[in-house]
Amino acid sequence: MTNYFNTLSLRDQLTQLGKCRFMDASEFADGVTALKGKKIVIVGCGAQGLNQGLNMRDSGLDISYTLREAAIKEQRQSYKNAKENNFNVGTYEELIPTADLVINLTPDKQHTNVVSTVMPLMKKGATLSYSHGFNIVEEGMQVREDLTVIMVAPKSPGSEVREEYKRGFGVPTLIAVHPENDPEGKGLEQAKAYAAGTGGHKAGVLESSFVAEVKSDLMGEQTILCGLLQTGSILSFNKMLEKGIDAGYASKLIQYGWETITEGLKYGGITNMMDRLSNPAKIKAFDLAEELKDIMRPLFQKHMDDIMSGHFSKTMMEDWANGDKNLLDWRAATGDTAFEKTPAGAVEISEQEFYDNGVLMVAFVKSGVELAYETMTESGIIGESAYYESLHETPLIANTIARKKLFEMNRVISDTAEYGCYLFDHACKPLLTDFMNTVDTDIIGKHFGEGKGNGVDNVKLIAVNKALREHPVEIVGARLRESMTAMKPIV
Ligand SMILES: NC(=O)C1=CN([C@@H]2O[C@H](COP(=O)(O)OP(=O)(O)OC[C@H]3O[C@@H](n4cnc5c(N)ncnc54)[C@H](OP(=O)(O)O)[C@@H]3O)[C@@H](O)[C@H]2O)C=CC1
Ligand SMILES: CC[C@](O)(C(C)=O)C(=O)O
Ligand SMILES: [Mg+2]
Ligand SMILES: [Mg+2]
Repeated sequence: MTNYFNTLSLRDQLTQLGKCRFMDASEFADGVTALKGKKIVIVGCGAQGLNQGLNMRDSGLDISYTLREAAIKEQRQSYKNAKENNFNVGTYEELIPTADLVINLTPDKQHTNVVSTVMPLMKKGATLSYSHGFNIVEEGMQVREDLTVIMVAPKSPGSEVREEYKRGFGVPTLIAVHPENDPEGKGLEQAKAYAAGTGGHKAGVLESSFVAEVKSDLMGEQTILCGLLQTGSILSFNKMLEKGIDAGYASKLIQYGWETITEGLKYGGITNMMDRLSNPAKIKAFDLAEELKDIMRPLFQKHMDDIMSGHFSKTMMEDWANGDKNLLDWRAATGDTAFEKTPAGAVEISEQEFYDNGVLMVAFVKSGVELAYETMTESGIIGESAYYESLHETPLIANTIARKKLFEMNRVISDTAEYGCYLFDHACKPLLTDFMNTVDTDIIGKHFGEGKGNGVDNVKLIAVNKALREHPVEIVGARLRESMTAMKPIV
């Protein structure tokens, strides 16, 4: 198998990368109708499998799970996930031949093996779906000609796919039909119904391509979504300990701080998150973010270049072949950090204090969201997709850190995202050494400018406010948030 993206002509590469149409709410007027009464079988019952299945069942669809035999026999966690939620569970042989739609929600690493095993059992004219296009785009999986191949990719961890649905909202979702596999022309209607079943249509759906989803998803998860939140957590915590801040306080500020400050981001973009700071703190955060952007821009660009060229997927697949050595070493090293090992203290931290005492964290978020957005759009990814993949998803990842720190984030995200997160983190921390040497507790751990008054230079403040509001991520975001009328506060 060869990298599908690399087999395309430059013209086709650009066309598929640029495929992105924001779908109007009226296009979902038929809800789940195209899948109503159809037999839907999900392969795997992990982070996405369980939560998508719960949403789709609640939306009136017929969902069963198929698991590999050993998982059923040994009653592994995936079996318990399905059974405890009263789903029908069966072997591939029992369920795949009955399915109109087979949804592959196993880890990307297993896709070639899983798809090669289930494909011969699928009935003629059935549909195969993915929630991430790695197998099709990076591995070049060839699917039987009579089968329709679609993608419904929630831009969110599985846990939040469920939580947002229960709140009456959803998570932004990219849908696509593989151009090589749409023999009956039914792929788009089915993908729309599937996205409606998960609640994605309430947050925003983009009609996209497998290629655009893969290249943007890998970039988002490696940089702002997971990589930079990990780097920012570890460096900020270590700095506070070095400067004598109480360890329990420092642990709590970081663990819950990302969730709190990015709630402001989700509601009103970077502008609102920054507006939550005092004027002097806003100017400080702006300057810090500019400095961080200058330092990290080459690293963001390297990640994007390696994703586009296929170098990233090639090296990750080498790690798969090497028994996941890098992934497992990096996972152990993360578990060993002082931040992970220090429990959050009992001290109360008010919502506003997370902003006032976390100016550095605000700067990390601003720099990471803007850099991810800029790097993606410079590379041909459309603004709406880059917005979902950077700004909107950051709070959804931050929710997982609030639960059980980096362990929980890395457990809930895909293995692919976890690998990319560590890859970025290990390159980013050394890059930030000189910058972190300049950091003191005024920007992390203590109230910025406490007792110094609120005075600022008018000209500087006007320039900062203008730059914030005019960044392209803010302009696209303001438009996309207009349709997010069902969004509910969580902090
Ligand atoms: N994690 C997330 O939040 C997101 C994931 N995605 C995508 O969704 C897909 C699923 O990822 P994710 O939910 O993280 O996966 P998980 O690792 O959470 O789920 C794994 C499931 O697959 C089963 N499985 C593992 N290996 C095999 C195998 N060889 N054969 C059959 N079944 C197997 C497991 O069952 P058992 O081992 O018990 O047999 C388990 O039920 C991926 O394509 C990912 O990129 C997209 C968006 C976000
Ligand atoms: C951010 C990581 C992700 O792409 C996701 C939750 O959207 C994943 O692969 O887990
Ligand atoms: Mg993703
Ligand atoms: Mg991903």
